[in-house]
Parts: sequence; C-alpha cells; structure tokens
Amino acid sequence: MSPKQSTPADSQGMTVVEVLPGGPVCGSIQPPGSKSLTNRALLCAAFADGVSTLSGALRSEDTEVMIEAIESIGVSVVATDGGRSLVVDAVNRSQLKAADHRLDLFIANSGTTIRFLTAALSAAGGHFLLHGVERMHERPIADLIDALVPVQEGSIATQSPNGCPPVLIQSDGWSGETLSVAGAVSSQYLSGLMMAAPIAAGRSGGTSRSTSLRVEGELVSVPYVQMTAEVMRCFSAEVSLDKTGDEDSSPLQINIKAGGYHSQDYAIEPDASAASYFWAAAAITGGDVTVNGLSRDALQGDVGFCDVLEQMGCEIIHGEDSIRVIGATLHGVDVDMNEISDTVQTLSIVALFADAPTRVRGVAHNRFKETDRIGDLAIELRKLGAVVDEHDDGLTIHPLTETDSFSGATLKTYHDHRMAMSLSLAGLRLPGVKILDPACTSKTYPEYFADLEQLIGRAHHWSN
Ligand SMILES: O=C(O)C1=C[C@@H](OP(=O)(O)O)[C@@H](O)[C@H](O)C1
Ligand SMILES: C=C(OP(=O)(O)O)C(=O)O
Repeated sequence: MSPKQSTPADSQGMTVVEVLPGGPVCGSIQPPGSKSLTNRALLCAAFADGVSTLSGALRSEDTEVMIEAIESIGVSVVATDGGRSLVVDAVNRSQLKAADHRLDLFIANSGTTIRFLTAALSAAGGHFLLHGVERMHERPIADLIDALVPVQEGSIATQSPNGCPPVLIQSDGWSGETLSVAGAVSSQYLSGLMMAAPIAAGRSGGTSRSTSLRVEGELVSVPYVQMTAEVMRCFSAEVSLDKTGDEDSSPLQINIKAGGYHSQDYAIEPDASAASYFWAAAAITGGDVTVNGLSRDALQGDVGFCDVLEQMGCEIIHGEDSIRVIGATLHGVDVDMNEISDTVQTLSIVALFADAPTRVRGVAHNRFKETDRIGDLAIELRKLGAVVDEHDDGLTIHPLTETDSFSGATLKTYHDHRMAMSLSLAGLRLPGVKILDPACTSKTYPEYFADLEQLIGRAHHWSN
C-alpha cells in the first residue's frame, strides 16, 4: 500500500500556525480512528488465520509505520471504502521463518509500533532490526527486552546506551510460557507481550500452549492494558486479568489460553486523546462541543478526561454514541492522571483559565514520551505567562492573571504532536500564540488544524 501523505495538504512548507481568539466554540465533530486501537487491530490481524477488515482505522505516521512494517514481513494491507477501511491478509508464518536475511524495520517515533512489534517478532521468530528517529533511540525499551530474554530462543538486545532502540532480534520463537515484566515506565511492554502470546502459542509446527504474564511492581496507564485484552478477545484470544492478592498494589497476573488469532471484521472507535482537544476548546471558551462516536463505555480510558473537566466545573452530557462538554467557570483541581497521561498537555491549557491552581500527579512516565512532557511542557506554558511548578511526577499550573497585557508568544513543539495540538488551544483565548512545526501533528492527526478550524468556525493563520 502506498504511504499516505503524512502532512496536511494546506500545511506543506508552512512552519507556523496561529489559532485566532474569538467567542465560545460550539459544534460537533468526530476525530479520526484511535491510534491505539488501530495498531492493536493491525497486529492481531497480521498474525491471524485469514483476512480481516478494519473499519474506521487511523491513517497517520504512527499507523503507517506499523502498516509498512507488517507489509515488510509479508502481510497484505489494502485500503478500501475510500480509504476508510483496511483489508489485512495475515502473514504466512512459514515464509517469515524461512527468510534468510535480516529485515530492517523503520518505526519513526511510534512507541506502540516498536514495543508491540518487538514482542510479536520475538514470538514469531526471524531476524529483524527495529529502529527509528533520534528520539525513539532515547525512549526506554529495556524492561521489555529483559522480559523476553528468558523465554526467547536466540538473541535479543538493544543497541543504544541505557536500553533504548534500535532493537536487534534473532529469534527462533519462545520456549517458555511464563514471563514477568516491569510496568512503571510504560504499559506498552505488557500490552506487547500479551499480544505476542497467541503468536508464540499459535506458531506453525509449534505446540499450542498457554502463557502466563506477571507484572512486577507498579503498572502505569492501566486502561491501555484492558484495551489490549479487549482487542485480543475480539480476535478470539482467551485472556484473563487477575490481581494476585487483595491489596490494590497486588501484582497483576495475565493468563492467555493456548490458541492463535482468528481473523475478524473490526470497527475502530474515534481517538479519545484527539477528542480531548475539542472538549478542552469548549471548556476554555465557555462553549458547547459534542464529540461523536465515543461514549462512557469506550475502550479508551482517555474518555475519562471529561471526568476531570466535570470536576473543574464543566457540564458533561453522556450520550449513547457521543460525549458533550459545556464550558463554565473553571476551578483548579488536584488530579492523578496516571491512567490518562496523554491528556495532561490538554489539561494544562484548560488549567491556565481556571480560578485556582491545578496539580497534576502520577505522570512521571510522561518524561519518556515523544518529549519530556513535564519539563518541556512547563517551559512552553511559562512563555504564555503562566507560573508553573515542576514536580517529579507532574506539574502545578497556576492560572494566568495578566491576560489583557499578553501580546503573544512563539511556542516550540519538540516534534511532539500533543504539544502542537494542546498549545494551539491557548490561541482561542490569547492573541498571537504561534505554534512552530504544526505539521508534527501528522504522528496521530494529520488533519488536526483543518478539523479545528472547521469546529471553531474561524480561520487560523499559517505562515512560512
Ligand atoms: O498502549 C497504548 O496504545 C498507549 C499507551 C500509553 O503509553 P504508556 O503506557 O507508555 O503510558 C499512551 O501514552 C500511548 O499514547 C498509547
Ligand atoms: C505517547 C504517545 O505515543 P507512543 O508512545 O505510541 O509513541 C502519544 O501518542 O501520546
């Protein structure tokens, strides 16, 4: 499949965007498909027993690198229905194993793709090098490698200092069925191992067996692990998640019964992290925004962002297939965002317009994402005139006091799509907020600025 244009047509060659202030943002919108669900469904479909159709899939850099990687191992991915669906014809496992040369897979800066594929390809067997952009080679993966070393036949190792990619895999599949993994840095390691288990268990010529995974210590971003189990179940895997004791802190144990994936027609929800920008637009402008295609029952924990907005004073109306946010006077909150860490940057902008400081806790793992989403976020918020205290596990954001005298700021985005999308919202209330490198939203949302413009009903400016 030919790669999709990864920058929005109207942003080509443009380096700065400015969202113009105005009145309340009112309207409805449906963001593109969930990145997390698209990459899980692609992986399960790639190792299933036939042809799967994924509708509502996200087409962006993070999913294109997953598609290109699975195509390189022999999976066919064809876009149908005007690009809205992906038809995935699974890999031929015996051909994959027979390949006598190393496959080099470029993963850009997609955490899900490199973590999920490292586990899956280790389980499937073969010779691979997984590498990405400079920042990817600074993002930790050692906990996942440490979990794989005891079970993988052959060798697996990182090639950057401090246990970061590239990852070199020379595998003949897994010989063990009990693994333990640390989960304090990222939940993606556990999700990767969970999705790899049926691949190891269902390997051609192999013996079918169950796999047991144990999490050592803290586990961050728990809703993503529940999402992994749900997607696996849709592709016919039998997965159970249990606490090993009565305490809240008791380690989690995951059992995956013997048997591989069955192909599936799978519908992907709109992206809830992307939806957070539109809900926040309503919150900070006293507006009224409905996001369609999501509900309280969504598989994505990030719909929980609306609970935080509710605590801040917004009215939230949960529909069967929509969530509506109505803005109101905003109050500061003290909130643990460990489970919804991709929405911390969004919340930090909302917090600027509250009546008291907001303390965000529980997100020390945000320092290992596309950029340091605590330190770098604090730097950019301060350029807007905010007082921000940085903590090991989060931030305290003090509301803006002198908005009338604010005359503008040019904000850096650190190649981080969420930095660009969230910081741009400050422009809805403040004049002259310029966002550098807006095209970096192509990691998960290439059309973000076009969609935002449609929702806010007024132009944004691009300039070179
Ligand atoms: O499993 C997933 O799809 C994701 C898990 C989260 O990462 P961490 O587990 O590293 O917090 C999240 O930040 C990322 O955008 C997507
Ligand atoms: C952290 C993110 O992505 P990933 O870890 O998948 O690169 C994100 O999309 O915010």
